[in-house]
Amino acid sequence: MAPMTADRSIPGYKLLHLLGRGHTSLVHLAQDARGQQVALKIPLEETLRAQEAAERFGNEVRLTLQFRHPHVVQGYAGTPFGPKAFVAVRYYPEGTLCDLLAARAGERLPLEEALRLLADVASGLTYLHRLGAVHQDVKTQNVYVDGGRAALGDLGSAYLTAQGGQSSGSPYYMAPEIYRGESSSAASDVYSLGVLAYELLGGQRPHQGDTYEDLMAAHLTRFAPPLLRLNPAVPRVVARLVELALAKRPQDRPKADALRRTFLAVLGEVPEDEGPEEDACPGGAAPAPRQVGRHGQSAPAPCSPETSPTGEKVGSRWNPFRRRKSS
Ligand SMILES: Nc1ncnc2c1ncn2[C@@H]1O[C@H](COP(=O)(O)OP(=O)(O)OP(=O)(O)O)[C@@H](O)[C@H]1O
Repeated sequence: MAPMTADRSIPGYKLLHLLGRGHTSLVHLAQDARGQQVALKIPLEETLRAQEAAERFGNEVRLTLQFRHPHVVQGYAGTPFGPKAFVAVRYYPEGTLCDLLAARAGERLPLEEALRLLADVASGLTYLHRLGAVHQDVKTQNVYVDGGRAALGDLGSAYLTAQGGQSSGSPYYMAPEIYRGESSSAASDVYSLGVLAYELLGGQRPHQGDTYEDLMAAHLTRFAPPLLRLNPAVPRVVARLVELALAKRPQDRPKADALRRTFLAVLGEVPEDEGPEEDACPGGAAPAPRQVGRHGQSAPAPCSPETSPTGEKVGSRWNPFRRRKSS
């Protein structure tokens, strides 16, 4: 007799093979009705059963379909809630920036390649901030790469500031104010971008630690070694801005757009204006959501192995409020 498990197929999609498994979902390479390959993210059954996790998935689907930018992973179609919940997004055969770094086995990326990837991530983040969104989980595992270009993905923790959201982050990348249990903001995303930039340019993260507590102490009280000491080839203006992005106080950090402009300038490009908020958001309203519902028109990386004494993976997402409640 067939086992009594729910049918998790998604009408209109042919599942090809498993790309990856996150904490909350399975990601398959799939073919849509037009024969296009997509990454199809399907929540785990336990995700659908837990209200908070199901809401988080629904939030990810809605925001993924709402945003459209060359450096934010594009959503094609999705269903936010229910047994057939899914989101279909652009498939990245090269995987994540975390995979790319792992494949280079500890070698730093060539400077120009690193700056290009960083300019792309900063550009995607600038777009989100202009729309009033906070990403909350900028890290190598959530940046997808393709031919030397990058796009920011995984909007599971993202929220629109006008609607409010719960602060969270990943311990290696999390801003001091999040560790203190304060609200996240565009400035806390900039801090995470600063960690990512430091990691790519310097070859190591600004703060090390095997436990959540070690990392918290480091992010709250210590200053990273000067980036130029790790890599003297980094242009001074970049090193200075990345260090400013790691400022302990949110108000001392530059905007994501300042980082974008600086990365592009040192690549020898005249940075185009990404435009004021109204341009990013035609008519002053949020961009029209793409089809939510049945299929529309048209896969934990190995970089975070450490575990805290509580058994929590320090590389995984962290919600300081939930932690305080349970401890
Ligand atoms: N667009 C994509 N293209 C290629 N591979 C992908 C894509 N999206 C996800 N994957 C693969 O699937 C894995 C799991 O995806 P993801 O991290 O988004 O799942 P998740 O359930 O949201 O994880 P978590 O809840 O831990 O953030 C990724 O690490 C990656 O290997």
